[in-house]
Parts: sequence; structure tokens; C-alpha cells
Amino acid sequence: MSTFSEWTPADAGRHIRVPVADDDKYSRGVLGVVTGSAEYPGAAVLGVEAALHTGLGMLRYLGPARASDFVLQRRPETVTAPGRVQAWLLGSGQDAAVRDPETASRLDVALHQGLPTVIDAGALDLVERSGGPTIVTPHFGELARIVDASKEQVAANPAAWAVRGAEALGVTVLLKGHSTYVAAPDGTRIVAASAPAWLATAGAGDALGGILGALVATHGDDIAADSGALARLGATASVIHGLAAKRASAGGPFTIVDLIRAVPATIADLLR
Ligand SMILES: NC(=O)C1=CN([C@@H]2O[C@H](COP(=O)(O)OP(=O)(O)OC[C@H]3O[C@@H](n4cnc5c(N)ncnc54)[C@H](O)[C@@H]3O)[C@@H](O)[C@H]2O)[C@@H](O)CC1
Ligand SMILES: Nc1ncnc2c1ncn2[C@@H]1O[C@H](COP(=O)(O)OP(=O)(O)O)[C@@H](O)[C@H]1O
Repeated sequence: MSTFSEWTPADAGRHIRVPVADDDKYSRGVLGVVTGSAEYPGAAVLGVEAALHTGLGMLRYLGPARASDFVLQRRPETVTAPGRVQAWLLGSGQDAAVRDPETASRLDVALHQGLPTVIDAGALDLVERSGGPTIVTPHFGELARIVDASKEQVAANPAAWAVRGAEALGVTVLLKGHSTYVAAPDGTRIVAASAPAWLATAGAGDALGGILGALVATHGDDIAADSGALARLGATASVIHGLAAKRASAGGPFTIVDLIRAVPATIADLLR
């Protein structure tokens, strides 16, 4: 069995890009987002909110109209016009079985650009079309479908199945759960375990996708230079997510909006 090293808050702090005086909104990193659907517009709102709270230069949201309206109401700083991006976040809040043609075409265009890409939920079936460095973010049920195992088998040994997933798909796998296992095809193996079990609530994965999307968009050079970079950014996203959950929780229940609100202070702590 491969050894997974534990990702610490200090490790995470070293993988957050701090803007410098010369930066502008483009040099900081632009994230393109195709998430949400008429059925699940909330997932789009949560992912966009989480990405903006993690920090990036610009976010272009290019999902379906109903979701776009909710995103703009909540976050008017979101840009909904197409244009250049440095990375993509795809699939949260989408169901592969009922993809509308416009969303299908936007996913296709994104996947063929060869850019760093985060693939979640309803876009997981498209991973083979992804031309750039790719990280997928399945939960146990989703990974089970991908590797043709049962959910119980994955739950019994998530570390081994994360590795199997990375080998089978040839991309970095971030397997979500109480502990989050990240395995890359180059042999990078990381586990992050900072989350309280209160985090097991709908929308938590959508927020993780947004945090990771922002980290990926702001680390384009690192990803191009190093095949393990996506795994380290995945683990960093998971640590930020888990610590923000702890901060929002204070030992009790919390909502995902509370978690997202806690992200900026969590990042500030990690940078100290
Ligand atoms: N506010 C929203 O709009 C929300 C939208 N969501 C979206 O809803 C869609 C369906 O997602 P689901 O995950 O519910 O459905 P799926 O159809 O992907 O998964 C359901 C199956 O996977 C298992 N499963 C689900 N989550 C699991 C976990 N964390 N660990 C182990 N097994 C798990 C279930 O037992 C079931 O067998 C996704 O596109 C997702 O992004 C959810 O994220 C919830 C919030
Ligand atoms: N028992 C648990 N303890 C801590 N974190 C958990 C637990 N169960 C799930 N999580 C976290 O919650 C999130 C759930 O993701 P996902 O299943 O995709 O949710 P959703 O689709 O509802 O957004 C993941 O980040 C996962 O790591």
C-alpha cells in the first residue's frame, strides 16, 4: 500500500498565492466555472461564493441561465461574459443524464482548452476528454461508479481506491470523506483530515470545488512545472475547507454559507 503523507496547516499555508504590488486581476488568475443546472442552481452559487472567498483575480461563470441569475444576485462581481481563463471548475450541481445542449457545449469547449481543470459531480463522466492537467473530486459513491466497485468497497479502504482511481483515469483524484485522500498518477499521495463530521452536509462538496478552483486558477505556473502540484493544491483546499468548517462550527452545527464566510479568516491564519 502506498504511504499517504498528512497535509498540515503549515503545508497549506505555503500553497496559497499572496498577491503582490504588480498584480492585476488577470495576473492573479481567472477561473472559468461551468457548474449548476436548473435542478441544482444552489451548487453554482456555493462554488462561486467559495472561490471568491478564497481569492482570485476574476471569476467567469458560464453555466445555465437559471443558475447564472442566482449567482449574479448573490455575487455581482461575477463576470458572465466568455473570455480567457487560466483554469476551469466543471460539473458541481449537474446531472450527466440531463445535461442541456448549451451546457454540454460549454463543458466541451472548456475541456478541449488544455487548461488546469477541476472536475466534480456531473462532469466526472467527461474526464477522458480533458486535455489539461486534471483533478477530479468524487465522493465515495462517485468513485465507486468510476472504478466499477461498490460504495462499501471504497468506504472500506478509501486510500487504496483513490490510488486505483488515479491509475485508472490517469489524472489526480481527490476522494472526499472524513479524511480526504489525494492521489496523483506521478505517485504523490496526501491525506488531509482537518474536517469535523458536522461537515457531512449537502453543499459541502460544492464549496470545496470552489476553493480548489480558486487555488488552481492562481497557481498556473506551478501546475505547468510540476506533476504533483494539483495534488498539493487539492490537499490545501481540503485543509482550508476543514479548518473553515471548524471555525464556523465552534463545536456545533453550521451551514455551508457560514463555512464560506469563514474562509478568508482561515486563510489569513494559515498565512501567519
Ligand atoms: N444546493 C445544491 O444545489 C446541491 C447540489 N448538489 C448536487 O447534487 C447532485 C447529486 O449529488 P449526490 O452526491 O447527492 O448524488 P449522486 O447521485 O452523485 O450520489 C448518490 C449516491 O452516492 C452515494 N453518496 C452520495 N454522497 C456520498 C458521500 N459523501 N459519501 C459516500 N457516498 C455518497 C449515495 O449513497 C448514493 O448511492 C450533484 O451534482 C451535486 O453537486 C449537492 O451537492 C447538494 C447541494
Ligand atoms: N464524516 C465527515 N466528516 C468530515 N467531512 C466530511 C464527512 N463526510 C463528508 N465530508 C466532507 O463533505 C464534503 C461532501 O462532499 P459531497 O459528497 O460532494 O457533497 P455535496 O455533493 O452535497 O456538495 C466533502 O468535502 C467531504 O470531505
